[in-house]
Amino acid sequence: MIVVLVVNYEEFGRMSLRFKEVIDSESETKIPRPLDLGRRQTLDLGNGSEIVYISKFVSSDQAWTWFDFLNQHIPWTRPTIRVFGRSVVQPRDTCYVVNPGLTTYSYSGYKPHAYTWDDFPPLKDILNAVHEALPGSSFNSLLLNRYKGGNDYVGWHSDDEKLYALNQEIASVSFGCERDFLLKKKSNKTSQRRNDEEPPAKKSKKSSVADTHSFVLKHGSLLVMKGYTQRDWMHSVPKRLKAEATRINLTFRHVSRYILNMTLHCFRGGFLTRLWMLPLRNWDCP
Ligand SMILES: O=C(O)CCC(=O)C(=O)O
Ligand SMILES: [Fe+2]
Repeated sequence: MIVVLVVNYEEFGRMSLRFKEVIDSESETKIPRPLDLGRRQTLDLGNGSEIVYISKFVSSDQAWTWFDFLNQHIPWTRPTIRVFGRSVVQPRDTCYVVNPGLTTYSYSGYKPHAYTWDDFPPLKDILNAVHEALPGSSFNSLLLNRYKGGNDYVGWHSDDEKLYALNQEIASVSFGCERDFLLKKKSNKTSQRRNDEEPPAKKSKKSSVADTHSFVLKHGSLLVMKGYTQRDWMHSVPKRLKAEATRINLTFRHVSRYILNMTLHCFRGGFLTRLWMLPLRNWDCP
């Protein structure tokens, strides 16, 4: 039986948000551990963008087992990146995993080493659990982030690089210390580059309440950015000085087939190219 409730959802926000809470009581009994799809909240951002948040995606014990593995065995690096023409040390550790043969990911002048799923077998278990929780999804790459304390953060950005479809779904799994996850609607003039230079509060103008949302991402939770969230919204995990413990976050993504993306990269900018590529931009590959 599916029950739809509209609740005043204050836990996640500085402002009061209206959420639909969907409780699928059947899934609680039928789906085996580690999945717990009993509590799934959706936030409609409008214009085809949506956030889904599952606070207990995996049990706390399972989440700590994965946290310990990732903390110890991932070859974390803290690269130097280019932001607004300056070299800065990225304010968190990172690692990148992708299916062999797909377009290489790069951002802010940094091209991470591409590890494979076979390098870290427990990542396959997490990927399987995400696929089970999100029927129809087919993620083929993963960006890992480790925040070693409240000084580590990710600035305002959207994950709208050309190697992803415009309406790509991103699944974000969190382990360890709880941190705030903020969403802000893009203005027409908003820069779409990553901004790891400063905490968001210093750079951005005040947004209206309807144009900002905030979640507390719990240990073992899953947050999904759906539809046009990357095109129309930015997100960040700001500094929180009281958050002393380590947090690990995994964002599962879907890279579209490499030939299409290589072509897009080669001809980027040409009006005619954009025109004939238009129907292909949202082409989703298995
Ligand atoms: O740590 C998070 O929750 C978000 C990470 C993120 O947005 C990214 O790596 O693109
Ligand atoms: Fe992101």
